[in-house]
Amino acid sequence: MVKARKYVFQKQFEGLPKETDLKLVEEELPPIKDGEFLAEAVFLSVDPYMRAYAPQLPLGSTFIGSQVAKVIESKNSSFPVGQYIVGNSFGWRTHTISDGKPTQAGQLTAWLIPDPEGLPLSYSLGVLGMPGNTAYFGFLEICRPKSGETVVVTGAAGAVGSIVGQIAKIKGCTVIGIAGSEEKGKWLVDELKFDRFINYKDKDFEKKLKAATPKGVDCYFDNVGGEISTQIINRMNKFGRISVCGSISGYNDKEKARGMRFWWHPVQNYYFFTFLAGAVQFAVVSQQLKMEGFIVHRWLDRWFEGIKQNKQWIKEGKLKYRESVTEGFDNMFKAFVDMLQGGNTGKAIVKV
Ligand SMILES: NC(=O)C1=CN([C@@H]2O[C@H](COP(=O)(O)OP(=O)(O)OC[C@H]3O[C@@H](n4cnc5c(N)ncnc54)[C@H](OP(=O)(O)O)[C@@H]3O)[C@@H](O)[C@H]2O)C=CC1
Ligand SMILES: C/C=C/C(C)=O
Repeated sequence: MVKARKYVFQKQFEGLPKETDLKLVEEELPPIKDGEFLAEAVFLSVDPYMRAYAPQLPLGSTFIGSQVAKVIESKNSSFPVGQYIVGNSFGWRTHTISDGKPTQAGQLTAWLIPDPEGLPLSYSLGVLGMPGNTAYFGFLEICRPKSGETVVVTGAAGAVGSIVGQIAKIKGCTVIGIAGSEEKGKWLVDELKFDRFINYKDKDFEKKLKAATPKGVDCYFDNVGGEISTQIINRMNKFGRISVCGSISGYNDKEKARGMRFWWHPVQNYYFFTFLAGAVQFAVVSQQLKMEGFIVHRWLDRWFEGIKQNKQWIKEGKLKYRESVTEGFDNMFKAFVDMLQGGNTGKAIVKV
């Protein structure tokens, strides 16, 4: 008998998640049946979507998440013993029995990790997995960047943002990264070769944004939403494109923001006070912007194209990648909350 440990969702989050909202429990797993396999977690991912989607998660269920796992027993020839897999919907648990079939909604539950070619297996939860594909498809397909354009990315030192900025550099753009500490900014500029960095916590953010974008902004990859995004969208050039990826600045809010704020909008050296049009809408209309939200699974049919290209760029030295690794399954919650508060640079990972 194998004993699995798992985190059960006990109490709906209010504001920043509390440790008592989840409960770490042990369960005995039954023997596997024909068509099934048993996998043991090696690396687990902590991601912002876990906070964003928690309100839709039934209490009593295993907390959501992906992992890299090793197949340790198998009665399914597609998942042989010894293979490493991505357990896409396994959740926060040490051992999982699966049949590997897609969910009713068509989502893949598990897949074999393509040859990592010497790269760490944990990359399958980051640059060679969901966040890497979020950057690859969400930026290229929605922003459609052109060489010479100015790109702004928020959440720039995180799993998705750090890749978006580097892809924008590969495409010949000028890149301004926005993140929450000077140390992160140094990494973005010195190592990832972003052109400029602005700390969104800086009281002079608006002034610095203006100085950093003398030609305006053509593409904005939005990971954070809120006031910072409003300011960036109001710097955009005619026919600019906004890829709305996430809005982490609001995920822990107890009350969701509603309504519009007033904003001064610069148009050809004039300022209009946008009493009626609202903060973002006026910029979208007057600059004829395209703003599109997406969920990365839209590109499930091209999933391995993104992984292959990102791997290629890493091998060519064009894409640098970093992880913030927390040791121990017992520290899952700590790693999760730490990531929500900006403790990670690059991808936040837990090593069992
Ligand atoms: N649409 C889709 O399919 C997908 C969307 N996403 C979204 O992409 C975004 C980035 O995800 P991911 O790269 O995995 O996470 P990150 O690795 O970027 O980690 C989260 C980061 O968010 C930043 N942050 C926290 N609070 C705030 C705040 N109030 N304002 C601005 N930044 C904040 C922190 O960095 P800092 O120190 O800079 O504050 C923290 O490190 C999220 O919004 C996520 O929901 C992710 C995957 C798929
Ligand atoms: C698939 C991930 C979605 C968000 C909002 O993070």
